[in-house]
Amino acid sequence: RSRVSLARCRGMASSSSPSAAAGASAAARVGVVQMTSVGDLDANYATCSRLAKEAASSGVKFLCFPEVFSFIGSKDGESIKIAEPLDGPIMQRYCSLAKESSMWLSLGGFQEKGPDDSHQYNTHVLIDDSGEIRSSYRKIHLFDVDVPGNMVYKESRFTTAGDTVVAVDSPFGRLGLTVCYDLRFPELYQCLRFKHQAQVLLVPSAFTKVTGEAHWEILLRARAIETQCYVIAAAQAGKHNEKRESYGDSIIIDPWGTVIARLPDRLSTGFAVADVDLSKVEAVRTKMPISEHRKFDSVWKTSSL
Ligand SMILES: O=C(O)CNC(=O)[C@H](CS)NC(=O)CCC(=O)C(=O)O
Repeated sequence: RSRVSLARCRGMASSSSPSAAAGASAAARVGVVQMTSVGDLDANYATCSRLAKEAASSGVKFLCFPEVFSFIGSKDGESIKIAEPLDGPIMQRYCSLAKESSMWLSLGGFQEKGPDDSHQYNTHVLIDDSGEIRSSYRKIHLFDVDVPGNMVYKESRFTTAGDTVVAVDSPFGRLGLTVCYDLRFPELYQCLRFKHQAQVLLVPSAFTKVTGEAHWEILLRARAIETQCYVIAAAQAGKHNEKRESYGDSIIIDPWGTVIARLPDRLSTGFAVADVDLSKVEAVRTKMPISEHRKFDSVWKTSSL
C-alpha cells in the first residue's frame, strides 16, 4: 500500500544508489487515528482503547491520536478544570493502554496542568510500548484566530505557549513533535529537520472545518516535501458539540510528498495504516540533497531591507 516509487527519483541526474542507508531499520507499521472527541473523559478513553486494540491486532507498532483526544470542552474554560500533570491519572490510563497493546502512542493535545490555575499547556505526549512517557512537547503557536464564518478562537486565554522544540528517537525514526496550528509555521519544521535531524513529523490536530478544507492537505504535503520527512497527521473529525466541528482527513505522507494513507472527512472514527520505511527517507535525501543546498543562514544575514 505504501511503497513509494523510487523510479520517480531515478530520472534525475545522479549516480548514487537509492538503496537503504546503513542502519535504517525495516519498515514499521504505523497507524493514524481519526475520532470525534467529546466532553467526557471516559467515553473518549473507551474510543481510544478500542482503536488501539484493533490497531495492535492489525500489526500497528505506533499509533497516533489527534489533538484533544482525551477531552474537548463545550464551554470556555472547561478543560482547565480537568487539566492534570503528566503523571496524573488521565495520562496513567493511556500509559497502561500503550503497555497493554505493546504499541508506542503519540497523544497530541493533552490538557497538561499549566503554570497557574487559569492556564494549561497544550501538550503532545509520546509513550513507548512499555508504557513510559518518552517525551513531551508543549504547543508553541497558539490559535488566536478569527476564522472566516464568525468563529473566533483565542487559545491563549487558557493556554500558555511552550518554547522548546522537541525531537526524539524511536524505532520508527527520529520523531519531530508538533501540534495543529504549528503546521502553519514552516520554520519549526525546518528546525526539526535541519537542526534536530527529524525523519518523521507528527502533527496531531483539531483543524476547523473552514480552514481545513482550504489548507490542511497542502500544508501537510508541503511540510513533507520541504523537509523530506514522513508526516503523520491525526485529525479530529465531525461535530463535538453544538458549537464545534472539526475537519477530518487524517493522513500519512511519505518523504516524497505522496499520500500513503488517509481517512476521509466524512468518516468520524477509525484508523488508517502505512509502513514507515526509513530507507525511503535516506533515498529521497540522497537524490535531492537539499540540506547541502541551503543558503538561508547566510542570505538572511546579508540581505538588506
Ligand atoms: O482548544 C482546544 O480544545 C484544543 N485546541 C485546539 O483545538 C486548537 C486551538 S483552538 N486548534 C487549532 O490550533 C486549530 C488550527 C486550525 O484550524 C488552523 O490552523 O487552521
